[in-house]
Amino acid sequence: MNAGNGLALLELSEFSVSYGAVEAVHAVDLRVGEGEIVTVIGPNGAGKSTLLNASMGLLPSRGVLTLAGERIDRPSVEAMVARGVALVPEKRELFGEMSVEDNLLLGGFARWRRGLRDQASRMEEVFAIFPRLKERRAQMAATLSGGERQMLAIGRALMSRPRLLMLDEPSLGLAPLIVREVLHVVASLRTHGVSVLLVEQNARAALQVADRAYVLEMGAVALSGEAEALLHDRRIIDTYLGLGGKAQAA
Ligand SMILES: Nc1ncnc2c1ncn2[C@@H]1O[C@H](COP(=O)(O)OP(=O)(O)OP(=O)(O)O)[C@@H](O)[C@H]1O
Repeated sequence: MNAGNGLALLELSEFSVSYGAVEAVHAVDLRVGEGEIVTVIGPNGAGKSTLLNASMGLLPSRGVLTLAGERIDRPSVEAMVARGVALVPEKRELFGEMSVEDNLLLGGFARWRRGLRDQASRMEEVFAIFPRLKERRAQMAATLSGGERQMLAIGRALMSRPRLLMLDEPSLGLAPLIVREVLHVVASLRTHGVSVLLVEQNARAALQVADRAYVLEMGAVALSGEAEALLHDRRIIDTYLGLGGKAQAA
């Protein structure tokens, strides 16, 4: 397990996000180390998506965001993409009437504009990570299964060769076996030099693949630590992992 003691890739300090007068994320301190899989779990409305979207520069934030030691003032999507960060949003946002291959090519477009014209070889690397996508390369995205669509959404984000991948609820709407398959691949991304910040309501599945975890409740970090330790923490078991666990029903 990677304890994340190495170089911090992403570091949030006193990071807060508001919608008008309502503060949805409150003074969060969080770090993702090089090669780490870090998950943020918590109940509905805890602020997980808000935290992720603001970290990607999609929402204005307060506090300090540092990427590989560089402080980013007023994080913007352009600044984050340029520094190798990619986000897979909760809604996946694929182009249903386009093939798997064309969806992937669109994911590499930003790199292509920067003159990095190695799309074909990158696509082969993505196919090596998700062989199922290679089999279906000519199929329309709309006709893929839920799990395959999630793989395509992740594959598309990987086309830009990110060093940090942010994922918003990749398990949403997927059967348990498929969730395990998708998250297993997510965990393997560290061997491809990709660190992961994973937002999940499926606490058990997320804790099983992550190195470390943060529990977000009402916009603030209620608990954090090694994922393995949290899996055995009485508070986590009672609230998130028990049969009647609040977040487990989702
Ligand atoms: N565009 C918005 N305008 C105003 N309030 C918002 C907006 N988006 C989210 N919120 C509020 O911010 C809080 C955090 O929402 P967020 O979606 O980040 O939570 P979450 O932990 O991701 O929940 P879920 O797991 O249900 O997606 C909630 O109270 C939500 O109602």
